[in-house]
Amino acid sequence: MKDFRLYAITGEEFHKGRDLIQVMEEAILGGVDIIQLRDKYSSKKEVLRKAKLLKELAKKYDIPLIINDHIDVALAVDADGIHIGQDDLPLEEARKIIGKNKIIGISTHEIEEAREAQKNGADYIGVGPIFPTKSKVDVVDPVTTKYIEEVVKEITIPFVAIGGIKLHNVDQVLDAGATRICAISEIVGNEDVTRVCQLFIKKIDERLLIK
Ligand SMILES: Cc1ncc(COP(=O)(O)OP(=O)(O)O)c(N)n1
Ligand SMILES: Cc1nc(C(=O)O)sc1CCOP(=O)(O)O
Ligand SMILES: [Mg+2]
Repeated sequence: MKDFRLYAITGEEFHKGRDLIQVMEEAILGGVDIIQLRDKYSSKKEVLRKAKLLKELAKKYDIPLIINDHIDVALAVDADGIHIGQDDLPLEEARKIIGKNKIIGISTHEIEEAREAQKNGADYIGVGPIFPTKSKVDVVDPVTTKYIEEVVKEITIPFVAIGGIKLHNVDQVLDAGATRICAISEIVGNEDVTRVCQLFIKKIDERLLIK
């Protein structure tokens, strides 16, 4: 998969009264280079409707659209990939359904899960939650930046840090070795979505230059 720096996940509960597509477009204009549709509340029909609109948006800017959880929706809209969790469809089964040319990302919360994901052919892993987050119910305890350090040492596929990442704490995440950042609330819940993304990108790029 093409590399990325800033991954934005939808979270409509954080921008009530603002249009989903407009908010995500503002994020892309700020430098987001991969987007995910994550909707834990809507009907499948509604998720499909949003996925179609986001697919158009992603195509306009030539960036990948990932669908969280719903592999059927991903196939229906020809999304670029899916994101699955430890309790979702196993990676090997998901791969059989979605095919080898699509992206599969998988959440990991400990190094054994990261090893397993790499062995089973994940295209990227989510590494988190780094900090406490209110954006996910039944979330595991924060894994802290220690887990990033472990992943950096051992895992060779791309990883993205997620969970409670804000402008004020992203330096700790980058210091630990992350080069890709994922956020929901700090991006889509911001008054100036484009600006917060620009500031994230600036911080990521400063670190990449030093490396
Ligand atoms: C990039 C990224 N990382 C982690 C997750 C979380 O996925 P999952 O554990 O399946 O939890 P839900 O998002 O389904 O609540 C993600 N979506 N994206
Ligand atoms: C969806 C999700 N997955 C996580 C994981 O660790 O797997 S943390 C998380 C929520 C991220 O939202 P925010 O940026 O608002 O904290
Ligand atoms: Mg899931």
